[in-house]
Amino acid sequence: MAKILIIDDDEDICYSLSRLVRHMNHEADCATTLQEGLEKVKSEDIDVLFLDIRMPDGNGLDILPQLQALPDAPEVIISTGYADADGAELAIKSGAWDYIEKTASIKAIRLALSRALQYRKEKKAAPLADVVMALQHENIIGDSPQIRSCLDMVAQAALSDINVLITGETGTGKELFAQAIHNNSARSKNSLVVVDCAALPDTLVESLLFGHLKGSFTGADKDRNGLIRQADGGTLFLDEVGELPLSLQKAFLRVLQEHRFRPIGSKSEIKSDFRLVAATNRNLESMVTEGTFRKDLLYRISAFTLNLPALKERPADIKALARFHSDRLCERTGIAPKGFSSDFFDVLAAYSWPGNIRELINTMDRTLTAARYEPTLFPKHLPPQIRIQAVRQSVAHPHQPAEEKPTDTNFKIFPPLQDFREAIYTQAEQQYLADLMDITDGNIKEAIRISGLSQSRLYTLLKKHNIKRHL
Ligand SMILES: Nc1ncnc2c1ncn2[C@@H]1O[C@H](COP(=O)(O)OP(=O)(O)OP(=O)(O)O)[C@@H](O)[C@H]1O
Repeated sequence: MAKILIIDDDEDICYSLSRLVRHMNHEADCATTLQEGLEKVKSEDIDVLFLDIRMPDGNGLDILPQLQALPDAPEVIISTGYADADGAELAIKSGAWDYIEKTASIKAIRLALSRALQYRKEKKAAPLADVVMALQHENIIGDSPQIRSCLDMVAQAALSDINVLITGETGTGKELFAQAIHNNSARSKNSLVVVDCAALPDTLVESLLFGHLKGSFTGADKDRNGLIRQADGGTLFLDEVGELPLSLQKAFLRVLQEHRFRPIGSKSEIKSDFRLVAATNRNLESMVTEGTFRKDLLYRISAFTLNLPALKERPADIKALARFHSDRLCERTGIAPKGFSSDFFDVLAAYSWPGNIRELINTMDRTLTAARYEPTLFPKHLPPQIRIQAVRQSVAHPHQPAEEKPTDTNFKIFPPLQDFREAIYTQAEQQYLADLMDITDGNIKEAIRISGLSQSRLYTLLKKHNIKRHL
């Protein structure tokens, strides 16, 4: 018998889901706030959680990282009355098992629950936890729930021979994770062949991938094995797979299906037993819609997809990453490891890191150059644009134009009190009006009654803040 917790502020929903759960011979419990639900998950052995999104004390999706961080995290089924595609995507990316609407049929809810329970049972029986423990990932730094769940997936991928697609913004570690999948797989004794599809010269791309025989074209002065052949017995890593020329995608799809291909100039086919890992920072589905990436190839390469989070989505890892790369850079340049002032990490955490970990490494490099002879790193050693973003956040000055040129000294951008007060006031007013329209569902009469504003004043303010009546 499994234990199911329903976190929902609607008592009717709690009642009917509990009935359904008991009908399936499982134990059901309910919590009507996120806080109460979290306490129950921490103190009881919950197998599956039905989690509502709009709760009186917050958004259900926001507690997913906390749930994921628990030692024996339950499987989470998001149940919502306000389904939307972006919310569903976010829920799945944050580790939820499934996403269903409250209006779903009983059959659909039963099915989602049965599947989640079956998965949990198999997960407990499988040695995945041991594999994760034994995983060689000494270069992958981070202990956030997001990275732990990515390492779980690396372990799953390493145990099988399935094609893997790694997605994520630039600099999030796609190549590093591809390497980890290879190193932990049964193919680790053979090569990991890296192909940067963005750097393949148009004229040589086929020859580089498939190889050629001597004399098959001008300049082919000897037989040459292509990269696909070199990956025989190992892993072929296609980086930036979205850049693979459309003209070549069909031929590559065939190679993926058959694991056989014909080098240029050859009459016969040769075999290559490789495992494919591909990576991209582009949206391949949109490319399929635009006609620049083949749908059948996307299906083939994305049998198992690993989404790497952007660094700003896992701020808990910034400190460890900065320390790790700082120590590494110091070792490389032969200087003693640096200490850190406590506010150094606060400034790093306030920055948005559009270039992700690669940008963090470059930043540490620049910082170490600035502090070469000093034993401790302080925020003043950081590049100006990073300190400036932190200062902007701390003064909560939302109307400063984003593209304003960074200056070198923090006090230059510290606003006068009058400006600061006005900015906070405007922000509060805007938030109030947006919430007012939200709770009254755009009903002006009701909004006037609650706010105490006159009709014309309310309209003026809505216009000023560009708030629509129906949100
Ligand atoms: N979790 C991590 N721990 C430590 N270092 C990391 C981590 N993730 C990435 N890095 C480092 O960040 C740098 C960029 O990583 P990588 O090249 O794997 O990113 P990428 O996603 O493949 O980038 P791109 O899309 O631009 O090719 C590398 O030096 C890598 O070692």
